Order: sequence, then C-alpha cells, then structure tokens
Amino acid sequence: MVLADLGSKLSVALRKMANHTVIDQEVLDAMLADICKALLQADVNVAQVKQLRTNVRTAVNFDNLASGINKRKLIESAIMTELCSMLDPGVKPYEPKKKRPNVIMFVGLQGAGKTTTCTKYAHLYKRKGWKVGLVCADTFRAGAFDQLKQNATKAKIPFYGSYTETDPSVIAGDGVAKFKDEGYEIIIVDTSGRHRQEGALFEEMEQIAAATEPDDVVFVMDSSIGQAAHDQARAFKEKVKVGSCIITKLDGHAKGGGALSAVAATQAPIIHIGTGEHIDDFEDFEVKAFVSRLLGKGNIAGLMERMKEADVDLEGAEMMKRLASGQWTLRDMREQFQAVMKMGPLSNIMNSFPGMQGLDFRESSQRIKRWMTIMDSMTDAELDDPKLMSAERVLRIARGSGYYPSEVIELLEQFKMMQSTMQKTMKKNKKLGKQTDMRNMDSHTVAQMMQRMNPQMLQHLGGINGLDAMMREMEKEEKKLKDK
Ligand SMILES: Nc1nc2c(ncn2[C@@H]2O[C@H](COP(=O)(O)OP(=O)(O)OP(=O)(O)O)[C@@H](O)[C@H]2O)c(=O)[nH]1
Repeated sequence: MVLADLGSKLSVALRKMANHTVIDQEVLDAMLADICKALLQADVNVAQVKQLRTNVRTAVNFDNLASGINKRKLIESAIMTELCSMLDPGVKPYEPKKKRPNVIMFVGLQGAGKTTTCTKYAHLYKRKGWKVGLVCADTFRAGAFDQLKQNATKAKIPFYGSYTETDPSVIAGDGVAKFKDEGYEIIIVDTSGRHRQEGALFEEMEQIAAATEPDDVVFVMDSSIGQAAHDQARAFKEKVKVGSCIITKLDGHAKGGGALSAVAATQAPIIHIGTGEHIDDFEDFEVKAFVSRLLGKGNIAGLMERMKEADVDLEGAEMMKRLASGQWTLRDMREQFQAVMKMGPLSNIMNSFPGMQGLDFRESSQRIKRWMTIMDSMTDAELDDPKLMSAERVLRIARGSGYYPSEVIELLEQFKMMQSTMQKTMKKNKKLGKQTDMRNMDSHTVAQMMQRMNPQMLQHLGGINGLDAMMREMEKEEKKLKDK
C-alpha cells in the first residue's frame, strides 16, 4: 500500500520517544522533524506540514504542563489530532436516503479511475441491499460505455447508456429519469474525463449537473499525482459542487500524501479509498480509523462495530452449544465464513488489527471463497455430518465445484483443525468454569489458525504477545459495545 512507508516512518518517529527517559523540547523537536520529513516525502502539502508542526508545538507547551502528565501520550495525541484535522474538512458527507432516488455524479480527470470507482461504489450499495443503477454519460472516450457495461454486467448492476446519442447531458438526464421512474435508490452518473482541467470538460460537467440535479458530486482523484493534486482539486471545486472525494490507487507505489492532503482544497470529505483494480478493493474512509492505522494502531473499535452490523456471532452461543454436543459441522463453518465475508473484503477486516497494515490478504480471501464454493457442492447430509466423507464423495465434490480433490481435502483438514481446536478450548474452559468464545481460546490456538490464513500474520502482530494484546483489546471493545 502506498502509505505503508509513510505509516512506518511515522510510527518509528513516535516510538523513538521511548528511548528517552526525559521528554523535553529537544526530543519533541527531533521527533517533529522526523514526522514532517516523512509527510513531505509522501507529498503532503508543504503549508499543511508547517501548520502541523506549529500546532503540535502549541499543544505541547512544556512551560505550562501540569506535573505528572504523561508527555509521551500528550504528544501522540497532539500528532493524531493534527493528522486527523488535515484529512477532515469538518463537513459531513452526503448520506443517501433509503426509499427515494439519490443521484450521485462522479467527476475527475481521465484515468483517475472514475468508471472503475462507479462500479465499486454501486457494488458496495448493492451488497448492502440498495437498488442501484449506473448511467454512462461519457461520450468523450471511445469505449467508455463498453467498459461501464462490462463492469456493470459482471457485478450484475443495471446500466444505461447510448451508442448513438452524442450529447452526454441528454444521456445523463434520460438515464436518471428512467432509473427514477423504476424506483432506483442509488443512481450513479459516470461522466467523462480529460487529460487536463480544460474548459470543455468543466462546461460538460455543468451541463450534466443541470440535467441530473445530483444529490452529491463525488470527485475521484488518483493518489499518484503528488503535489499537483492540490490545484486539480481546487479547480474542480470551483466549477462543480463537489460534496465528497474518493482517492484511488492507494495500493500502488506512488506516495499518496498529495491526494490525501488535497482534500483541504475541496473542503469535501473523503468517503472511500480505492485499493486495487478489483471490485472489492474499496474501503470506507473514516479519518480517525485511517490515521490510527497509519500510526500502526489498528481500529479494533471499528472492527467490532462492523462485526455487530454483519451479525457475526462472536460469542458463538449457538455454535458453541452445538460444539458442546459434538455437533459442530461443515455447515457451521460455512456460516462462520459467510458472516465474515458479509463484513467486506478480508483485507479491510484484517487491516483493522494493529500491526496488520500492508499485508496482502488476497490469497486468504481467495482460499475462503474457494472453500465456500466447494461446500456449495456438498449435499445437506455431508454438510451436517462430516463423518460421511469418503474418497468417492471427495471426487464428486471436486468435480461438482471445479476444484482439485487435493483442494477439497485441504478444506476438510481445515475443518478438522478448527473443530479440534475449538473442542480443546471448550474442555479447558469447562474445567476453569469459563464460557467459551473466540476470544478466550488460548493465543497459541488462535495463532495456529491465523498462520493457516496467512503465514506472515503472526509475525506482523508482534508474535504471541502482540496477539495476546490484540485479544485483550477486542475484549475491552466488546465490553464497551455491550455497555452502550
Ligand atoms: N491499482 C489500482 N488501479 C485502479 C484503481 N482504480 C482504478 N484503477 C485502474 O485505473 C485505470 C483507469 O481507470 P478508469 O476507471 O478507466 O478511469 P476513468 O477515470 O474512468 O477514465 P476516463 O473514463 O478515461 O475518464 C484502469 O486500469 C483501472 O483498472 C485502484 O484503486 N487501484
């Protein structure tokens, strides 16, 4: 990920404070110098970096500090506040409303990733149960309609466009009217881009906006454009009512800071970030969680909220009941996987853990998807009674799912491992009189499962100790959620 480098430099700078027994102005200045250097190297706007330094110095005034105050914590929180305010224009983004049409117009330069982002955005809302349609109002780039059509068809999203009409505002107006008539809730209008901010592009954007009266205008910006991002963002903002931003290609090798800091020029909040070419490579953007991740802190609170939203049975009350009576089956495992997948791409989930940023979970996601497909080829009896599994059945399931028998066996092994680790934990906890859930499995058991998902995971978490700390943090957050 683009910002992994910036993130690690920032957290190294903060961690350096631990080497000093006394935190004074000299230590603060040295740390600020490292932080500012890292931000500038990541293309963050110079004026904003200067502002950050001044504000942190003001917030941490050593002459007026009460005795006994934890200076390290104070400095960390001042940096966090400043990084957040840099990315937060203090305006709430438009929130689409259910059971009425919400017209969302996408704008941006050519190649910024508008068309791809429109489909990702559509897919996200479709997954949440909204009725979504896509309108292609790009008549400038040959093949734009075909691209949108192809993306939309793949994601099973209705689309509207024309090969013959040359006026994009007519297509946009007609498409929006059609989807409105048909009761669509999210109507996305993809507009054309140009290589530069030129008059023709802006004129066309204004005409499309007039024809569609969008509820929100989303400015799509490529994260690799560096310092130029600031002027580009401002130029768009001056011409159309940009209400929110999406930064794309944060998975690439560019530095990313330019686009992120350009948000200040639009005074419009970032709502999502694009982290790859695939439709699921799309993440919600929440400033505090993003900065926490950047500083290597993870976002356990956000993760717990998402688990709750997706109805993930964390305590596994039902599952544990079945397990206790020796009934934990492949069907239960499939349900658990399904619940996790409902929370979004695995990389988004795993990146919420402290220390997990920058790991590639694509392979783990693919493995889980593969297992789900394999389980779809099993009969009800097999799902409910894994003991039925025989060589002939494995061959039939492999043929039915289109995978190799070795892959079916890999799934069965994973199932056995999960079943036996859970049963062991159950027994141990029963002895101790504790209730069993995912979080009071011992760290070694969870570590074993994590290693299976992605061998680098444990190392990134800081070994068993890091895992212990993460489990404790999850417990705390869940308690907070329950107390709410
Ligand atoms: N790696 C990566 N590639 C992306 C991302 N978003 C878009 N792309 C790629 O960027 C290229 C341009 O994307 P498009 O969606 O065609 O760009 P556009 O802004 O619609 O372009 P015009 O229609 O010409 O204005 C494509 O190859 C996309 O696959 C992203 O988040 N990460």
